[in-house]
Amino acid sequence: MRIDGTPYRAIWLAEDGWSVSIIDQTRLPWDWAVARLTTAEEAAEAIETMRVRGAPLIGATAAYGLCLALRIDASDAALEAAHDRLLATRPTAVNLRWALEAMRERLRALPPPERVAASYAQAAEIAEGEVATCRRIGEHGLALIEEARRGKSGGPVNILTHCNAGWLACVDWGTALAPVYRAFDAGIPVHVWVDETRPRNQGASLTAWELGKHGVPHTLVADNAGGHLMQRGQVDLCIVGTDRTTRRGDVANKIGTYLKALAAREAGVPFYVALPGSTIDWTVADGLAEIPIEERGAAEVTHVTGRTAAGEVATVALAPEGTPAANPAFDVTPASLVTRLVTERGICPASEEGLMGLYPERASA
Ligand SMILES: CSC[C@@H](O)[C@@H](O)C(=O)COP(=O)(O)O
Repeated sequence: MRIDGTPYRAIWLAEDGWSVSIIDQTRLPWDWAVARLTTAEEAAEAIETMRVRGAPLIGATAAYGLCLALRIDASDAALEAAHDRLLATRPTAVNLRWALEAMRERLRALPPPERVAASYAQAAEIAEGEVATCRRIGEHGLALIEEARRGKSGGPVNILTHCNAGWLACVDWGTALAPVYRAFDAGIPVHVWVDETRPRNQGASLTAWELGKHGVPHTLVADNAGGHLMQRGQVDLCIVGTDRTTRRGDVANKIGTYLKALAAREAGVPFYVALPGSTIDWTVADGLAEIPIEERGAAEVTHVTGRTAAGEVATVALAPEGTPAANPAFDVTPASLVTRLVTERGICPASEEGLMGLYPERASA
């Protein structure tokens, strides 16, 4: 997508043809910084520290991380070690495993001297594949925004989103935000309610930033405001992303998503979840019982980072020193609360039948 008119992606191969460029998302929205990854360890650290984050983007970053490992040592042992290190970086988003397994399977079958070139080709394929997938999610999701518009007597279509499921999270386009960009670019009046998304504030820092850079009208709200807005008819639809979707249609997404789905059900607001096929974990059925939920550090809850009036980026404490804090980073929204899933292959009910209808090859697998 565009930043002040210039097209960008969230990850790309550097001009040297081998190192990997990322937008350092821990510096946004205060600083614009492109970081260069030169080793698998740097790629792993970038994922762990959330310089890159968002389900499709961490899959693509891990894929390039394997390429960086193989440049140094293309043996079976090095491939396994890099695979395991990258896989251990974040537990919830299944795209990480999906990308790493796809890479490992193809590379293991090749003699070591052929692995480096093949790995770069495959990582590029994964990144390009996610871009094409997200573009198609946008096309399908656009129909839902058009439908919401037809149901209104006037004014913009008001869309509530949680966390950042835009192009920064997905190489390009985004999952939840792809339909929004499509609609905006097609001249449909849209307005996005952006949940701030405590504790790391991906909504305030990243979604507000990327929507602003593209020119999409939006308003930042405290996480607690969503129910109130839905109750008063100020939200026409919710659309969020997911880090892991079970074959029955349960979705794990950023903490707080479940509460929005509950409020949407009570208020009669459609609650859509947008996802690429790479986010479906066909090996799990019950999201609550089977999806591992990442527990992050307490400091993300007890402290907050922002820019001071003097222009410095600073981290300050919110709670009394020593306050114990828990930080589950994701929650599970059961399929029963999801109005529809929006995928690259079309829109379906959040159910096993719905997903099998779009991915019939999984039914026979
Ligand atoms: C980009 S699609 C869905 C998700 O990856 C997104 O909504 C999300 O929860 C990201 O979490 P994050 O912890 O910022 O990686």
